[in-house]
Formats: sequence, C-alpha cells, structure tokens
Amino acid sequence: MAAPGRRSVVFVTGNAKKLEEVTQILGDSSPYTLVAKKIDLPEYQGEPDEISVQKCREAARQIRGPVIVEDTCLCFNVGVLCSAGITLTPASSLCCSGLYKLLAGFEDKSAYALCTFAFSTGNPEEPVKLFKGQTHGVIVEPRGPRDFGWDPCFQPDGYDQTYAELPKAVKNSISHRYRALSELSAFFLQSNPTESPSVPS
Ligand SMILES: O=P(O)(O)OP(=O)(O)OP(=O)(O)OC[C@H]1O[C@@H](n2cnc3c(O)ncnc32)[C@H](O)[C@@H]1O
Ligand SMILES: [Mg+2]
Repeated sequence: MAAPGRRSVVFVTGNAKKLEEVTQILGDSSPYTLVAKKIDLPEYQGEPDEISVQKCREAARQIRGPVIVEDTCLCFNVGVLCSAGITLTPASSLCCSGLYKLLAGFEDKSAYALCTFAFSTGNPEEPVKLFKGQTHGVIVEPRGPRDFGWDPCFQPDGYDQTYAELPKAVKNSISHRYRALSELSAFFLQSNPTESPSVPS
C-alpha cells in the first residue's frame, strides 16, 4: 500500500532484480511510491524505442491507468556484425560466457547498457513518454555473482570491476537504470512539483 500523501505509480515488470534496483535507487525519502505489478509482458522485437512504447501501451491496457515500464538492452558497438549495433533482448539472450565468446573474434569489445523507462497516463490517445539512460563499458570474461543477467560480463568504463562485482550502491550510482530514472524523476518534478518522485543525486 502507498503511504498517505505519497503519489503512487504502477510499475509493471516481471523481473525482481530490476524492481529491487529501482526501489534502491529511488530510496525511502522519495515522495513517490512504486506499486509493483508482476506481469510478464510480451517480449517485443524491434528498435529499443518501439519496444518500450509497445510494452507500455500493453501494460496501460492491462492496468487501465497510469503505468511505467522499463526495458533494458545491452548494445554492442562492433560495426562488423551490424552497423547499428546488436541489441541483446531475451529472445536472443545468451549466457554471459556465450556473450563474451561471441565477441572473442572482434577487437572492439565496447558496449553500452541502455535503459528506457516508458510512462503512459493510461489514455491510449496520449503519447507514451520515454526516458533513457546509457552507461558505456566493455564486455569481459564473466566475473562476480551471476544472479542478474549480463552483469558479470559488463565492465563500466572507469572501473576495473564488472557490474556484478561492484557493490550494489556503486552500480546504482552509475548505471543505465540510475540515469534513466533521473530523467523520469525530472519529468515528474516538472509536471507536478508537489507530488513527484526523486532520485538522490
Ligand atoms: O518484465 P520486464 O521488466 O520486461 O523484465 P525482463 O527481465 O524481461 O527485462 P528486459 O526485457 O528489460 O531485459 C532484457 C534482459 O536483460 C537483463 N537485464 C536487465 N537489466 C539488467 C541489468 O541491469 N544488468 C544485467 N542484466 C540486465 C534481464 O535479466 C533480461 O534477461
Ligand atoms: Mg522483458
């Protein structure tokens, strides 16, 4: 239940680790309460923006009200395989060691994690708003706990530990998710200054 006086927004995700991070990033002091709904939405294919819009529209249709969804993908920069980059979605997901091996023959192991939050007012006539965050890094041989997706094989630029090895608080202060959530919070601040979510700076 949302605390009295705090705005609540439904966040639809089927991923408990993602929800855990979002909750930690927003922190207790946020005047904004996330009401999590575990719904396994279809895994749409396409460009990241299209995926997020479709996912959000479907979530809003099911919830019948304002809703947030989040979509994350790991994009490789190797121009040889695909000039637009390769996006890892669950439909094409590989285990971490597979991911590293996939890039083994390529010199360019750079990649970026892209997170997109999508917000719908619940009105299908209104456009879905997108808020994005990116963190750049390299794909390395997996290191660290393997409890969250590709964290063991993504080493953010400027660090010698992978996302999985870094303390959670550090990942949550530099991550793609943190950056996208900052954009979302700024939007809520702007649109409703008295009842808005905040991301600690
Ligand atoms: O219900 P949703 O929110 O869609 O949850 P999902 O697990 O399907 O999430 P995505 O489609 O956004 O994510 C695609 C894959 O990327 C993984 N992933 C997402 N965020 C990650 C992160 O911060 N670190 C590592 N892996 C992540 C996730 O576990 C999925 O296998
Ligand atoms: Mg998904």
